[in-house]
Amino acid sequence: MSVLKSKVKVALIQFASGLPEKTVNFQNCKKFVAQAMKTQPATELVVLPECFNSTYANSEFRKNAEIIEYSSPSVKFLSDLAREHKITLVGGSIPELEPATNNVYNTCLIFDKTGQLIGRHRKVHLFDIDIPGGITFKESDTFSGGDTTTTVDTPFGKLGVGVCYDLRFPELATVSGRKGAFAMVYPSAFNTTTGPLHWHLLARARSVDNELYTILCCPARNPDLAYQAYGHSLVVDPQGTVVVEAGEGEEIVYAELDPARIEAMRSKIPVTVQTRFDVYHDVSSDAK
Ligand SMILES: NC(=O)CC(=O)C(=O)O
Repeated sequence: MSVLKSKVKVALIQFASGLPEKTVNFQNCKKFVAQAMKTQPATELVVLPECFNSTYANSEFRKNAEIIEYSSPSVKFLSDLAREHKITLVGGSIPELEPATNNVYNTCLIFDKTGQLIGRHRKVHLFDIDIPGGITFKESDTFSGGDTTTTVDTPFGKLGVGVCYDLRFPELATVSGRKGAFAMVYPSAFNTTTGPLHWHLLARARSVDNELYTILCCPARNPDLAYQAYGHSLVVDPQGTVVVEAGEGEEIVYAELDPARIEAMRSKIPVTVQTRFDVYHDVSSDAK
C-alpha cells in the first residue's frame, strides 16, 4: 500500500494576502477558494500562504495574533471554509497568541472536511536573516519558535507540515518522510531576494531526499507592501520535477498527486530503504 492512498487533487491559493485589514484577507481568500472549487470541483486538498491574515511585518504580528480556539476570527474562518467546501485545508499560517506565556508563534492550522482542527504546526525555524542590499528580517523580534515536528493524518495519508524557513532545514521533511508522509507542505512567503536564489532548489531537494511531493504556497506579489513576496507557488513530484508553478501575481495552482509517482521513484532509486543507521543517526527516532 502506497503512503498516498489514492490520487488527490490539490489547489494552492496564491492570492495577494497580508493586507492590513484581516477581514479583507478573509473576503479575498474566500473568493479565491470558491473559484478553485468551481474550476476543479474534485479538489480535496487546499493550501493557503504563510501569514495569510496579517501583513508580514514585525509591527503587525502581535496585533493580529489570536488564541487557537474555534471562536477566534481566523480559526472560525478557516474551519467554516473547510466545512463549506468539504476539503482538507492547510490554512497557511497565522500569528498565534499563547495566553499562558504571552508568546506569539507563526502557526499553521490544518482542518478536515468537517471543519475540525486536525493539526497545528508552529514554525520551528525563525526567519532571521541579513543580506546587505537584499533583505534583513528578524522574526524572532516577535515570534517564538515551535518545538515539535508535525505530521498530520489526513484521509489521503500522512502529511508533513513546515512553515517557510523550515524548508531550509532538511530534518523536518526527513522526520515526516520516515513517518510515512506522502508530501511535505510549506505555507511560505519567500521574497524577491531569496526566492530566485533558493525556492526551487530547496523544494526539489526536499522531494528528492525523501521521494515525496513538496508543496509550497506563497502570497502573490503586491507592490504596495514593504515585504515583496516571491509568488511562484509550486508542486514538486517525488522525482524532483516541478510539475506546476505559478507566476508572481494572483493565481491558483492546480495539481493531482498520484501514488504511482511515489512508488515508481521508490522502486527505481530505493533510497528510502537504503539508509545506514549503523553509520549515522536516524533523526526520526527521537524527534519531538
Ligand atoms: N520568509 C521565510 O520564512 C523564509 C524565506 O523567505 C527564506 O528562507 O528565504
